[in-house]
Amino acid sequence: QNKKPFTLVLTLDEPHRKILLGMKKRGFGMNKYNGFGGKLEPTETVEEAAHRELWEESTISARNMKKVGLNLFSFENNPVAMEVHVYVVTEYDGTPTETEEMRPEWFSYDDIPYDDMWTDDRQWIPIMLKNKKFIGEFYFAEDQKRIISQVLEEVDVV
Ligand SMILES: CN1CCN(c2cc(NC3CC3)nc(N)n2)CC1
Repeated sequence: QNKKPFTLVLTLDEPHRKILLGMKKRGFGMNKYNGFGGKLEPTETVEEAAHRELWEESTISARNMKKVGLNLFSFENNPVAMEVHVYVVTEYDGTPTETEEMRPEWFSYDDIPYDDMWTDDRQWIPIMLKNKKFIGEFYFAEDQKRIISQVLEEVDVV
């Protein structure tokens, strides 16, 4: 119950089967590829925060935003869990551009760089790419690499 909400946006080019990831240049998750996202401002809905973070980190403006999953991350020896709300975008304005935070790069669905991403991603991204919704709980070791235990289920409603 001691949870902090975050957003995570994956942008898909479905006709070409490509996913837009960003190389994180600083802060939490630095030197990993990930979707775009961040914390919520007090006045924002989760979806508004997701839209803003995508724009701030990649300079693209989402025209659609579909809620596809929820991941709850907890860590050994850390009382605060992360509640990450996952969205998919398929329509947007602008061009993905490098920012101080992120270097955007398109990857084929078949060449996702999981070894340079958070360990959980290889579990739930394939579910997302099957156009299914999911709820995941991942209990990480202190090294933030090893997953001690997890529950991951496909759901009809997130
Ligand atoms: C603002 N960010 C958005 C992304 N996020 C995470 C976390 C994560 N695993 C958790 C062990 C850290 N895995 C992905 N793919 N994203 C953390 C908070």
